[in-house]
Amino acid sequence: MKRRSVAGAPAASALAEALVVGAHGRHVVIECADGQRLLAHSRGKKSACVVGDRVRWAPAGDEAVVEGLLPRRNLLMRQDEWRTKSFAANLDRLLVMLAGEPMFSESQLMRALIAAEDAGIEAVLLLNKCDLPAAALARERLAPYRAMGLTVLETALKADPEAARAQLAPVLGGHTTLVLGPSGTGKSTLINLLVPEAAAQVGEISQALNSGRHTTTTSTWYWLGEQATGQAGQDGPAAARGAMIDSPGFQEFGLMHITPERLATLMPDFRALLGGCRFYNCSHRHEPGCAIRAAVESGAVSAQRHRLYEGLWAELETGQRPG
Ligand SMILES: Nc1nc2c(ncn2[C@@H]2O[C@H](COP(=O)(O)OP(=O)(O)OP(=O)(O)O)[C@@H](O)[C@H]2O)c(=O)[nH]1
Ligand SMILES: [Zn+2]
Repeated sequence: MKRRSVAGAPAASALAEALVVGAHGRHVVIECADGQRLLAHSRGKKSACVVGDRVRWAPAGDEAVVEGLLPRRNLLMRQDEWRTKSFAANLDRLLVMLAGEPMFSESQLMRALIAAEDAGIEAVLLLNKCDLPAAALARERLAPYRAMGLTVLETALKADPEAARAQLAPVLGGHTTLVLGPSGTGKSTLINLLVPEAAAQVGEISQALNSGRHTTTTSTWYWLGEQATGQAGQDGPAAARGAMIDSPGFQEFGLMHITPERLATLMPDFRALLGGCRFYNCSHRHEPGCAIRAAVESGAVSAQRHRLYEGLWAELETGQRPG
């Protein structure tokens, strides 16, 4: 397969650091400190790099070879029966986009939040399409999430883009945010609003990866705001600018990497009650003297979340049993 550099050959020099802005199998697009983008390949058998990774690289003809992966702060992943997929690494935040139309799935939301909690990444919810009547029901369904301390932002990206921009720019600026959400919720609208030349940014990456597609098939890095000019703040251009990573995969969010016994520790409303059950190894499903089930009875914990928890438990338990 022919590989080529995106913006000219790298100068031969000592191993430099770069940021992974696109990845497809063993092919990655890296962005060097000066903004130059190169197609690189990793040496390992497995594709170890994901978007958001920082790597050390060496020139290899007019391409680059990834020689090493710098330690990750975190990694958000999902895992089904067959495979593990990584969304991105080194995230400051997960932004889950939801809407009333199409009505979001609470199961998908819960899975994303559990995975983020497991990876140690703060999650923020964004309810979009608030100009539509269905937003009222969506807002209601999000009450337990607000009650457990999550920030729920509200926008009408299409109907009132300027208000949305004013609200979101301070939240996203200076941070690396992974954006996840079901199709039709407004992810593209969000990216087009906040990312200058979004089409060009993604086009450059997919062209380099030779995918020839402009639809998102893997995670893609988008710089926010203006191109860094070198006089960025003392934390460096990335910190001054912030970035969004767009990832597919919200729809099939497997949690097979999490044991059922850990689920409750990754759900803030359940976690707050742990220790109150009669049995130290309570599964919070059928045991007498369960503090979480008592809270469901009294209405302090959402019955729907408890139902979804039971379903997830069964899924993770079965998934771990071969055959
Ligand atoms: N009423 C209303 N419609 C919106 C809003 N934001 C986006 N839309 C519309 O919703 C539809 C889906 O928006 P997209 O931005 O394409 O959604 P997406 O999440 O990227 O969807 P996929 O491309 O399928 O992944 C489009 O027709 C948008 O114009 C909003 O705030 N209010
Ligand atoms: Zn219990």
